[in-house]
Amino acid sequence: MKLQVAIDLLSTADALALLHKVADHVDIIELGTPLIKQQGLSVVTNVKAAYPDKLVFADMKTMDAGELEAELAFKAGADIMTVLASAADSTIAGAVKAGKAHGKHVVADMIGVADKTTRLKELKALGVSWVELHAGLDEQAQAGYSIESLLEAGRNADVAFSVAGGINTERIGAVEAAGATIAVAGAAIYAAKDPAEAAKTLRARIEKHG
Ligand SMILES: O=C(CO)[C@H](O)[C@H](O)COP(=O)(O)O
Repeated sequence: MKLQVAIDLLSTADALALLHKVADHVDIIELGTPLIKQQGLSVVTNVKAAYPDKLVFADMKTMDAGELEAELAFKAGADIMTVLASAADSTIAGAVKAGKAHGKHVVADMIGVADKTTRLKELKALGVSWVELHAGLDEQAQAGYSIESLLEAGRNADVAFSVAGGINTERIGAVEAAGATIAVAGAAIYAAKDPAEAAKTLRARIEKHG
């Protein structure tokens, strides 16, 4: 299983400072939606220039104009961009079309999708590279939040999937056991006292499980 760091900071300088500490321990660098909204797509270009050998993931959360927004992300240097799974099929198909044209990946973010089983089948047919089973920051803040419903959807999925939603050292083993190909960790790394140590520990948990 690969490790993806989600950077939900608000400046390119802070993102680069974090990456200086953690990049060696992660496979995929995600530039979060608030970061892209604050800095524009230049943050994608700057991070890709600094880390050309890493996969750079632009969390666009595109809801409309799929082909156009995917084009913008890929032209800025992204290797992977996200479209919302709840968008119209034509939006997702447009993003996938741009992904194919650029030889890059489009990921469908399942945030807020109630009927996960049905949508996962449809997304597979639409040709996304993988789906992200995701509980967003607001959902995580609700009392009684559990990652279990994401893992359950993953166990029953017939499509490659990543998981995002408060992954930390306690939860990452269960994410891997559910069959995820990528674990996405945001706050567990960027908000840690020692982000390098946090990323290293998450990586070690993955390697321990094989
Ligand atoms: O996309 C996001 C929020 O919409 C986050 O980047 C994602 O949830 C991962 O961060 P965390 O591990 O803190 O949940």
